[in-house]
Amino acid sequence: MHHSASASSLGPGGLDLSQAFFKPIQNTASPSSTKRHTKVSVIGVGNVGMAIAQTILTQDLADELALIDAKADKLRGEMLDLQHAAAFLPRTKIVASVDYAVTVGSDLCIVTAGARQNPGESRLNLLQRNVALFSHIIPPLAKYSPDSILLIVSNPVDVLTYVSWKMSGFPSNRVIGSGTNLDSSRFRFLIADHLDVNAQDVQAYIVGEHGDSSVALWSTISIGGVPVLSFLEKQQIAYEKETLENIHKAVVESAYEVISLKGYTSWAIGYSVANLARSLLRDQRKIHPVSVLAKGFYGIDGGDVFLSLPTQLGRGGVLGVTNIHLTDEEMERLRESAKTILEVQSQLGM
Ligand SMILES: NC(=O)C1=CN([C@@H]2O[C@H](COP(=O)(O)OP(=O)(O)OC[C@H]3O[C@@H](n4cnc5c(N)ncnc54)[C@H](O)[C@@H]3O)[C@@H](O)[C@H]2O)C=CC1
Ligand SMILES: CC(=O)C(=O)O
Repeated sequence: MHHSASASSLGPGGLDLSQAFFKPIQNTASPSSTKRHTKVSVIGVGNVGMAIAQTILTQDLADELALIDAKADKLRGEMLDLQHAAAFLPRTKIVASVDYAVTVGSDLCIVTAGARQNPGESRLNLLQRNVALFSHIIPPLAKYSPDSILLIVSNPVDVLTYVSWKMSGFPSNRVIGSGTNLDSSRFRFLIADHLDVNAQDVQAYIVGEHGDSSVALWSTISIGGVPVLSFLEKQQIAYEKETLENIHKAVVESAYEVISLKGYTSWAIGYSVANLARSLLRDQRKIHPVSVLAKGFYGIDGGDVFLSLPTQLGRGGVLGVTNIHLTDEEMERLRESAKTILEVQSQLGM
């Protein structure tokens, strides 16, 4: 059963009233020849899926938004609640169904369905539960939208991005995990807060696993174009390595803290994923730390592993991976992070 509301079906006896209100202008070009129709599907309408959906709507990123969940009532409720905001939002057709046919022809499929962490639980612990769900989610998405980009958000996101790549049969440039785009925002927030500057002026990357083994690239931090560590060194301003480690520790602890306080995280991941959706759908060619097939980059060669690297995103998905100069310690930590993910992945036998 598909749910959607259409004004044209509201006339007496199902009469199409649109013709009565508007006299069509003849000989105009068909809409398809003037503007591309952009369709986004969001799988899972829990805290995360809905934060993403509402950010995509407010930022006018899609012409059509399809929602999928296993719980039919919750799904219809969420669809209606969003549709009722139509008078305050850019025009977007919103549809919802438990049947994947509703996602047909999507440009971007965002997967947020699945179990989330209990307070204190690690992301990696969710693996078995969520892999089982993905076998019901990824094949139908690939079937109905064979040319789409898959953007995975459910945890553990790096391993589930690998699983989605395998299950979909898509080329790796069209399978992306939201990865450390969120961790990097938390990192930039903490640095900006520490120095009382705007987080948008802070460039700084967290790479590797979206989780406990993530890696802070201290050498990449710059503020308004000034590379911070080399600036401090040139000015002979002393800084404690421990201060840096504590900021990274705070990034890793961020999700645990929010989950222990409110039960889940939602707003920051909503903005993070909408930010990725914009770069992909609008061909922004922006660089984001996201989870991609990392084999062959930065000396990672132990197997097919997805983890976050600074990646250029555009309409074709992954356009390339930035070649940042890493210190020996950063390289070593990144390879350790890859090893952590591969060890978990090896339990899957796929
Ligand atoms: N990558 C990241 O940075 C982040 C990832 N997450 C992850 O996102 C996921 C979702 O988190 P929440 O939205 O808070 O959880 P939630 O429990 O609020 O929502 C999960 C939704 O998935 C649906 N679902 C379950 N099985 C399904 C299936 N087979 N098909 C379709 N829908 C199904 C449920 O009905 C529910 O509506 C979790 O795995 C969480 O760890 C959360 C925050 C950030
Ligand atoms: C839950 C999660 O992965 C996050 O907020 O980082």
